[in-house]
Amino acid sequence: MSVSAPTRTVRIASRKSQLALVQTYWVQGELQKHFPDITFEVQTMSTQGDKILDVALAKIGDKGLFTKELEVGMLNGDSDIAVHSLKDLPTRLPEGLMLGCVSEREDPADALVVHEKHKDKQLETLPAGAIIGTSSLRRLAQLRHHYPHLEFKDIRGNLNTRLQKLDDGEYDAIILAVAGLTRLNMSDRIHQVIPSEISLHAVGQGALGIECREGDDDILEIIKVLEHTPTAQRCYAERAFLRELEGGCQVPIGVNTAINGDQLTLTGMVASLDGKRLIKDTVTGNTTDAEELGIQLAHKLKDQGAQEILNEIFAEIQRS
Ligand SMILES: NCc1[nH]cc(CCC(=O)O)c1CC(=O)O
Repeated sequence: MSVSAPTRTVRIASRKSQLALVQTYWVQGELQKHFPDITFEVQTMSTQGDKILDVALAKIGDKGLFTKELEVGMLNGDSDIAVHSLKDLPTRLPEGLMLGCVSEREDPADALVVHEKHKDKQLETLPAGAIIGTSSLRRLAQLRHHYPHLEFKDIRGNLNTRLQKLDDGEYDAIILAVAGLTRLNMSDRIHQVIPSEISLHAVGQGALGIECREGDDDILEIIKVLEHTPTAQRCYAERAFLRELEGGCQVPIGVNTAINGDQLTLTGMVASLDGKRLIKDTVTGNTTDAEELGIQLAHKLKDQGAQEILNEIFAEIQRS
């Protein structure tokens, strides 16, 4: 007589947006392939960031706007893991939770998506006064720095909503992450991949982060099968840089990372909102010292005036 082991269930929490679901179902599918005897169950929920759509993101701050509800679920024991776009996951996590896995990154660059009437244009050749939709201060500050002839207007909503607003003529062009468009099979909308010399991407952009409870060792062992070491090393360096600057995802801080053999190169920048001041520098070191490199770069930028820029921005956001 065969006795079948009781089936184990791992509950995966996810936001309900189309992008979040595509990412979560990918994680579910991959884990299922590795562990056919475990049941992986997806639980969806709305986060504060999904509900507040009429306020500029910069004003509500970043204290886990897209992650809090998922984290409460794990702490309550309602779910076991949560799948996030890593760039939406704050660099300091609530007590009792940890970043358990970083999976392979898509292209972390930003993309220009244009209205049909500008299909022969690039950022450089868009007419003066063209309205660019973005809710990211990082994209705004860097593009203002390089293209002072452009105007910027906040845009919110999920990817489809944003593309619809563009097509309806509310904007001449919008900036989106290459990764999001690619994952939703909409890479045909990418008109120009913005080079890193023009716009450094957000910390963690293009990677998925799987969060779990600290000390949940069997869960950690399960999710670690999806870890991609080079992506994890790059993202740990990027996150340490952001953490050391005390910046959330809603400040004009951008990065770029590359790995060559055992060397990791991290470039980072802090810019003022008007784009007039932009401080940028690079550090290189061993991949095994990823977090120290992030901290080192943060101090390098602070020595060049980054803290003053950030303080001004925090004050400005508070006032507006
Ligand atoms: N803040 C929203 C968000 N979070 C993750 C992505 C895209 C996918 C990614 O960067 O991993 C986006 C949309 C965007 O920036 O265009």
